[in-house]
Amino acid sequence: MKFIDEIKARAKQDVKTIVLPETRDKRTLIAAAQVLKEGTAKIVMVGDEEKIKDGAHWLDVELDGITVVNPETSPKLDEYVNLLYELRKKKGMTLESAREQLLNNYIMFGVMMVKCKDADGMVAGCCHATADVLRPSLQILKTAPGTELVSGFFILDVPNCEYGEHGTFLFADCGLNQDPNAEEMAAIAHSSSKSFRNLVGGNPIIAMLSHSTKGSAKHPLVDKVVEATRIAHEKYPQLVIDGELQTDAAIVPEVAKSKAPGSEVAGKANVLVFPNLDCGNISYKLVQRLAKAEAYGPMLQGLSSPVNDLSRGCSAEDITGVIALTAVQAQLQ
Ligand SMILES: CC(C)(COP(=O)(O)OP(=O)(O)OC[C@H]1O[C@@H](n2cnc3c(N)ncnc32)[C@H](O)[C@@H]1OP(=O)(O)O)[C@@H](O)C(=O)NCCC(=O)NCCS
Ligand SMILES: CC(=O)OP(=O)(O)O
Repeated sequence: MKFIDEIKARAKQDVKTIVLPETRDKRTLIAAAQVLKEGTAKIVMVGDEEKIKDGAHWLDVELDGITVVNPETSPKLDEYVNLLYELRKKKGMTLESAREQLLNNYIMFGVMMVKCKDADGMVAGCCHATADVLRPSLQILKTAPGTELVSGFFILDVPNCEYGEHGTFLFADCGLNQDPNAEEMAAIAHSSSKSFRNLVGGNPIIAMLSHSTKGSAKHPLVDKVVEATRIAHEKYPQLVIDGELQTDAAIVPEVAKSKAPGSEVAGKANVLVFPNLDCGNISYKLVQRLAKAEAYGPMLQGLSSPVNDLSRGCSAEDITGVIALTAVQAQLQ
């Protein structure tokens, strides 16, 4: 079975409620209708019911069974305003600015729904930049206990690919931490191993990627990856992890034999940890577009409740997949 079909089957076993705040985007409406048909989640949409109905009519999609919450008429508005104010008053939030944000920023409203357990998770980002989705999520939901930092990953399902977990890979960080230090890179590897086990299901085999394999190049950029690998071994001895490795040494067995003989990771990696966000974001888009891989994310790991972002270049089908993945993350909470 395809990776995403397995996730959808899991999502159906214990149906969770996912809030979608970007109801002015037609891909959100199409994805919501598809989720209703597939039964992978209950959907709450933030917005104006009449406009959503008009959109559904115009797109010829069926949205019966969806709950619509309009911040202007929501009986929960005052509760959310007070809680948002309490959570952020030390950062300068006033009651007036909390109300103004909750009425005008549907992403913030969706995050507060998750915070108050009126939804199990949120998916947004098809028409907002990542920073606009992540900032309220990080500010309100915060890092989960026992996790060092929140990071962003993609699951890539590459067709006709013998590498990774039958062509499925986890790439991190592709969405959040722009220039992680060695300690942060090690923490990203740790979170990625948990996400891989939880969502893909096989044993995570983690490569810490670089432009160098085992000392083939010398540079402070390489030193960071070597140090991150050392920290990961020390702090998380249970991980199957190695670095620094180039991508070919990490995933191609024949190349691994010559570049990194004796490595338990080289040639077998299914989790790829990138040295910075340029590498992670550029790489996932290349694999998605050139290898025609299915790309789900950027999903968040290490956040206290499931919120996941999307690329503005996503399709309705991608949103449907991320909703199912979010529902499975919610089951695991
Ligand atoms: C996410 C992002 C917006 C946060 O940066 P920022 O706006 O400068 O915000 P700050 O550093 O002030 O952080 C905001 C809050 O998030 C928290 N935070 C930031 N990064 C975090 C992380 N990795 N893990 C946990 N919390 C984090 C901060 O502690 C802060 O909390 P506080 O306000 O309660 O003190 C920024 O890292 C970013 O733009 N990342 C890249 C996003 C992107 O464009 N990706 C490419 C496309 S996918
Ligand atoms: C993940 C990502 O790159 O998001 P966007 O394409 O919206 O910038």
